[in-house]
Amino acid sequence: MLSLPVRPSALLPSLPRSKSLLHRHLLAGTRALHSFRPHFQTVNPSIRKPNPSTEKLSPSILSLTTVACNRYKPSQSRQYAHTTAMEHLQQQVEGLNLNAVAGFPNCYPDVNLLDVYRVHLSNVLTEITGVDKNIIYPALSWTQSLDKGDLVLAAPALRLPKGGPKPDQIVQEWAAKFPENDPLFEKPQVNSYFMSFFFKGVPLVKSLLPTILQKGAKFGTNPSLGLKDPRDPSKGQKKIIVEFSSPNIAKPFHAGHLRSTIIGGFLGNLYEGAGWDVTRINYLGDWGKQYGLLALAFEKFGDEKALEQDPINHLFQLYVRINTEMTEEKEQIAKRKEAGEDVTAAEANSLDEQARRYFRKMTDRDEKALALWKKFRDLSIVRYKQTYARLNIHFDEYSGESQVSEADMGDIGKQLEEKKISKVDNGAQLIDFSELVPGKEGKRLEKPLVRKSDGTALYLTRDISELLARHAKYNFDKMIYVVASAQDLHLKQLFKIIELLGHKDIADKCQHINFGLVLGMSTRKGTVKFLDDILRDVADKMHETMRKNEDKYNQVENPEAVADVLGISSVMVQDMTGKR
Ligand SMILES: NC(=[NH2+])NCCC[C@H](N)C(=O)O
Repeated sequence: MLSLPVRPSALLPSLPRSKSLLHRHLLAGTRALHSFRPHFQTVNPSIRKPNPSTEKLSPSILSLTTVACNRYKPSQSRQYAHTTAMEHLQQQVEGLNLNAVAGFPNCYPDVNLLDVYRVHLSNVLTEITGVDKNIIYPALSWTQSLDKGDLVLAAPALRLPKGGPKPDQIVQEWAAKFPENDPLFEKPQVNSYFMSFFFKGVPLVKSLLPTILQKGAKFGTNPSLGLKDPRDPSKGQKKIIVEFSSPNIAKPFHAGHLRSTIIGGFLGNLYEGAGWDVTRINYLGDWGKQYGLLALAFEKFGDEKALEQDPINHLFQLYVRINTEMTEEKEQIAKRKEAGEDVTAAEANSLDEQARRYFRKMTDRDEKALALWKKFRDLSIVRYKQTYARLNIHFDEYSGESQVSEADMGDIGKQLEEKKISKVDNGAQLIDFSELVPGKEGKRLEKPLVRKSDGTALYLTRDISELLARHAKYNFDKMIYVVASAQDLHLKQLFKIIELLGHKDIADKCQHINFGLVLGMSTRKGTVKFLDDILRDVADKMHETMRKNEDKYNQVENPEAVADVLGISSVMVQDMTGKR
């Protein structure tokens, strides 16, 4: 994976504006560092296990933070302009052993202070052990938990000559030889053949804080990781598309969309921090017969004003209402049919049939039909944008199923036929993977339709076209789809079809980042939750919790706003704490 820290700012919805805010953020940041090991190895034993109930940090960290904040003035920050992380450390700490800094693989001392720590330690250990530092450096690993130290070395990883002392014995000898007054490390602790190293707190904090202050939001980023050719920056950055969130207009924004939003937002930041050129795409569900049905509903019982004011909820209400009517109508027709009545006229005029006709007008680019649909889409996007902004998330492109060109899909349909990837079955075009891909995999990929017998394209057809169009437009080096695991099969089919069409190179650049759904977010009976409702609920819950401590509560200037920010942050943090 990428060796770069996650920006604590990714978690904090706003950047510090005042000194005291900055102060608080640094404290929060220090605490947040604990969750981002191994990238940030935090140090002072007193802050190893933060205690959220007392919210106390060690006095030394507090005073250092205060000193740093007091010193922080824009004019002074310029003085750091070209200081690298390594130079900060050199300024603060005497006696570092930083020979051969550049020689190690995956070592970025300019931006990652902790890589300087590893270099120093490798050099010290080379002198003690006589082992080549190029063997030691990669053998120094992060620990599973902070009680095991900040870095750990397993003696057998050093490929010691056979016949010498046993590894558990030799680490004892090495530990004894470790300098008493090393500037960065405490004396190592030994357990079997492991040596655990603990950072000394003060030098780290002393050089970390100026680095953070100098870099601001850029702290923790490593632009060189995203270069096409690290030796030749003029070749430019690697390009990545992250497609995420992708809700469906007029349908609920459910937990799956929320997780996709959080994970996708995070991945976008991560790649940006690693120097990639990131394009964030929201691929809306905004096409299909159901949007014909929605338009009918609006014509029947829609309300312009309500639509302008709250498009997402209004469209959803219309959608629910028309669906109920449609279901009732279907039942009635079925009953009449059973009773032997002629229902031909009723069927031809049913809501279902009207919706199909309306959608047909849309695919035929009928202006009036498209204008209404476009209004729904545009108003919904305005609202989505407001809500995403609260989560500190933005998109570079609002694409969607509707944006896929019918002509392109027709083209691809032909190619599939010519290349004998698809076949016609009862007038429909389908892909029988069991005939194309050998073994179990072929069976597992099933037999998806790419064209219905009435000539309409499907979700999968649109995805095939969209993927190729995105490649033509962006020529990406990588594309990530952040979609719930319920769509594992769909994305496997998609990537396989792209490969069968002769684009294995493109298929190999695509990755499905899937996730399971976490339940447990309360849904009030009978009401569906939109993202806004979820965020309001968590803010209410936070407010309730804050109120429990009256003393503290009275000190908070704007409790509603604080509860809102805390609520949003908690939703994000809770999603990020577990492994995906
Ligand atoms: N390219 C894709 N198919 N992305 C996922 C879209 C998710 C879809 N709108 C849904 O809510 O289920």
